[in-house]
Amino acid sequence: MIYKVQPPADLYINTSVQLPASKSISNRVLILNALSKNDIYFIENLSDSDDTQALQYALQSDDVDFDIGAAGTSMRFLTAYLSQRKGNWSITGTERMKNRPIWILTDALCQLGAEISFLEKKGFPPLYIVGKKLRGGSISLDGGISSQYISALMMIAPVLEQGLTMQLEGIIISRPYIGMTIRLMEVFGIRVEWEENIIWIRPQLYRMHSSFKVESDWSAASYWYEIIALASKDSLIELLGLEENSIQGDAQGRFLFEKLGVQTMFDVFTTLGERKEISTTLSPILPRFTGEMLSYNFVNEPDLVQTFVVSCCLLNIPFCFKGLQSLRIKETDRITALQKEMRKLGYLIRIKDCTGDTMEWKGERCKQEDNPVILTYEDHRMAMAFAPVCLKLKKISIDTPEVVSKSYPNYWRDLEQAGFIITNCN
Ligand SMILES: O=C(O)C1=C[C@@H](OP(=O)(O)O)[C@@H](O)[C@H](O)C1
Ligand SMILES: C=C(OP(=O)(O)O)C(=O)O
Repeated sequence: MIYKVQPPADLYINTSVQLPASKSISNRVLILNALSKNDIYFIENLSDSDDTQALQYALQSDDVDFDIGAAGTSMRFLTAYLSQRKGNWSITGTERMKNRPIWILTDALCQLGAEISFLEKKGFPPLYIVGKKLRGGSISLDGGISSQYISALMMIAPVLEQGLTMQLEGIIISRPYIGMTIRLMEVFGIRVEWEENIIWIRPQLYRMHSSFKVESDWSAASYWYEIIALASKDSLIELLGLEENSIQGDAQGRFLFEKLGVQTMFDVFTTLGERKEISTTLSPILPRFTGEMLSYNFVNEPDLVQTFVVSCCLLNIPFCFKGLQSLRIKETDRITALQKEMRKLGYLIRIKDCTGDTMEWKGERCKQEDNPVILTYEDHRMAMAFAPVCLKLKKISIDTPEVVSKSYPNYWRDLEQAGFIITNCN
């Protein structure tokens, strides 16, 4: 399927969006809830994303063989969870999932007493797991490949016989996601200690919690920030359910968006029944970034890179973005995908040779394709970051638009409600 996306008349947007719930928070709460052996737990506003649904199904079903689809976080969290749960289990996923490394996690789990084997390629899913009570103990782990391994281990740590002491080697990427895991474990009554590169978790009992409300997703919000940055200057977007003091690292994106001419205002109001609603209003501000080159290190917010690369090019803001080392092993190799698709739009982005984890755009242009069709490479964030391009190019075609269901199933519906015209070209 291909969607042709066209902007609203006059590029003017005035809309209110009920954002999807955070899939990172939802996935953690599902695992923490399962570890609390809590059947009647009520999770309000659980994410309706494919990734969360796949995890929820796996945790609730009587099956022993699971297909987790394209959900990286769910794959890693479930691997750790099933390792300590009695039974014989297998987990597989999409072809891409079979090429996303997991050996750092499985090696660590095996050192803690787990029994895991690779059913196809060594170091990658699918996995076969003989689940049992795990010993726990002390391990060291590379902190520079994916924080998801660290979060997965942390969540099972309290139920290990000896608890867990984890020494993180090298640079620690995606740190706010480790912080999010700690904050949510605290909600479930667990104390975690983290000093410099060492994390300690004693054996402890997860405490049942009667209810929990999931915040809206700050990564999903970034596409609406991009829309305000590219739309006409009197536009206004209200986003519902975002926390100002969020446990999501991607909430930091709003400060960088100020440089791209977007201001954020928070308001809390109460609706019928005294339910608290949080409203975040985005509006354009001047001046934008006026320096020579916008520099930023995305090591803590890897999921925002596509949004900012596309926004900066279309706003003609040269940039140097660092800290992109994890992007090559996400839903697709996001560095290559961005470079290829931006080239179709006439933007030449350079990858710094020595490390391959820095993207730079110095304003270099090439000929734009006449009717560019943006490929999404099974990556929801490619589709969502490129759709707003139509605000500058009058229209854009997005291949396989249904990928958005990985984190934001209602993205196209919400764009239509905001006045975008979406035509299915098949
Ligand atoms: O723990 C999480 O919920 C996530 C951690 C990040 O992955 P890495 O730690 O692999 O960068 C992020 O990209 C992903 O979307 C969600
Ligand atoms: C990287 C992502 O997800 P995951 O690693 O959980 O597949 C993402 O949502 O951008």
